[in-house]
Amino acid sequence: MHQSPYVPTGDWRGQPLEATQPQPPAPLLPWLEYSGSLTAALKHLSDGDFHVKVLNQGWQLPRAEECHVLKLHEHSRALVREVLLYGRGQPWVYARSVLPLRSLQGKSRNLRSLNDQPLGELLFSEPGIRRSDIQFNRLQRNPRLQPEVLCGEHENAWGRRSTFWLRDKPLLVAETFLSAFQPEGPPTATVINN
Ligand SMILES: C=C(O[C@@H]1C=C(C(=O)O)C=C[C@H]1O)C(=O)O
Repeated sequence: MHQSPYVPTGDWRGQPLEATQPQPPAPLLPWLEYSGSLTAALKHLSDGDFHVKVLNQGWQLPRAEECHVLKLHEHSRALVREVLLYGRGQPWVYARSVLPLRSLQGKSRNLRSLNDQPLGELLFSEPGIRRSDIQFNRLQRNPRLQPEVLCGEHENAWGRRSTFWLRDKPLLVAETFLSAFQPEGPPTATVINN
């Protein structure tokens, strides 16, 4: 059974992030609050040396809290996608996306077979895409994981999540910034080439 590398430590909280204690590292603040495509920003930061590693993708029961946010019945199945986003050969972001079956119909069926194409490339190419306010959390390394997995990673990491609305259907996307991600400046987007 796949084990998520990071799990939330508390409730997801909205802005202002500046009001939370403890504060995230200052360089991470603009990245946590960034409303554009993280894929585009990471591609820019890495000068294109960017790739997605799919850790796990399959139909499963989301966590109860995820069902609540997505307004899913507790026994609803969704396509759960967990990836690492690599920049310059380093794991910069762990992302967990929960894609309800009802959100993957019709023109959105292509989201079922993303493989190593970044989810953001599809979402941000959709003219009608909408994004909810961003929420924040501290995530901890999954205590059930073997120590050698994600070795060298901090015990705790900062994450964000939001709901994307594609054709009026919800997709929940959470991103956790890993210890190898040490940005020197704020996110700057690159136009995504499809
Ligand atoms: C939503 C985006 O897509 C990114 C790519 C993901 C994937 O390929 O699974 C997941 C989360 C994001 O970091 C984005 O680029 O902002």
